[in-house]
Order: sequence, then structure tokens, then C-alpha cells
Amino acid sequence: MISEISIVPIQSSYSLDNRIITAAVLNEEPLVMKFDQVLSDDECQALIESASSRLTRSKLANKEVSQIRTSSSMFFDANESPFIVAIENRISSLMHVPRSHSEGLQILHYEPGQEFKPHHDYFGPHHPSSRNNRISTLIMYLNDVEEGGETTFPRLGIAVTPTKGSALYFEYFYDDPRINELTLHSGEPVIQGVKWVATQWMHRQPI
Ligand SMILES: O=C(O)CCC(=O)C(=O)O
Ligand SMILES: [Fe+2]
Repeated sequence: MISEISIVPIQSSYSLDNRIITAAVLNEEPLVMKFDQVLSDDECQALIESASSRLTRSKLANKEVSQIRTSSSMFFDANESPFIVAIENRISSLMHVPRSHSEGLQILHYEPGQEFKPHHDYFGPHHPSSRNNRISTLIMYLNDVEEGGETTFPRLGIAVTPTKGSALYFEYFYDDPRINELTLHSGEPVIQGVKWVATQWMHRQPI
């Protein structure tokens, strides 16, 4: 039974930006969805190319380097270029949250053996950032991974295989904290090939 209202209205497809994005519900509460054709092949390539020279070792949200997260990453500045703005506008429409509530788009790069261990994307109640906490995540896959690199939700029994241009969406803005806790997720170790993702996090209020 669904008892709380989701941020994104559940539909089988969304028409925006002159494209049809098809959708599948992987879990209803918390809402977890897979979207296809969010980014074109050219957009995936351009994101990878513009991020490549700016990657540094990923940190946790508390700015620490840790074995929890072994990838490298970078953030685009909001409004950095018309190309980034166009993508951010599309994502904002899809996520049903204004662009002013978003962090800069983050690019993550994983080599074989690198991973992002189980974590929540929101901050705990005592963290200063919880005053304007994150409420939803869109992970866009920028390439096909030869082997490994799935995004998994151990508490929901979900494993998503990265495919170029598709995206994984989930939200954690429920009144009942037990529902939010079910969004624990990880980026499994890449076994063969590399993995590139772009992550957009939305906050409850403007940043
Ligand atoms: O790389 C993945 O599959 C997960 C990424 C992730 O959890 C994040 O960026 O918060
Ligand atoms: Fe995450």
C-alpha cells in the first residue's frame, strides 16, 4: 500500500525537451525508477570529455577521503556553460524540483576495483547540512560497463546495470524515516572496463 505522496508523479513516459523519456518503477515506496534516453550519446561523450581533465579523488560529503568511495570525481559549476544549463534544466523538469534547489552536476569515474560502498545520499539529523537536506537523486550512466559497476539497493533487492544514456532515480523525502533508510545504495566494484556517471542531488530548499 502506498501511504505517502512522491515528488515525481509516476508515469510510464515523460515528454520533455523534445524527447520521450520512458520510465519503469523499480520500487514504489521509497520511489525508485529507471529512466531511458535521458541523455543522448553525444551528451554522454561531451560530459565525459569536459570532466576528464578535472577529476580528483572523490571525497565523502564530509570532505574526507575514504575507502568507502574510491572513485575520482568533479563538480560542474551551476550555469557553467549553455550545454550544462540545458542538461540541468531537463533534469530539473524530470525530477520535479526547481534548478535553484540543485547542487552542481557531479561526474564520477570508476576504474576496475573502484566502488562506492553502501551509503545514504542525505545527511543525518545532527549534520549541519541536514537543515536543507537532500531529498532526491538522479544517477545518469554515461557509458556501458563491460562487467560490474551495478548500482544496488541491498534493502530493496534492486540491482541496476549501467546503460549509456539511462538514469536511476530515487527519493527520500518521506515523513517516515524508515522509508528513507531503505534507499541505502552502493556502486558495486567495476570488474571490467570503466564506469562514468553524472549525479544530480536535489535539496528541500534553494541552495
Ligand atoms: O556509481 C553509482 O552507481 C552510485 C553513485 C552514488 O551513489 C552517488 O553518486 O551518490
Ligand atoms: Fe549515492
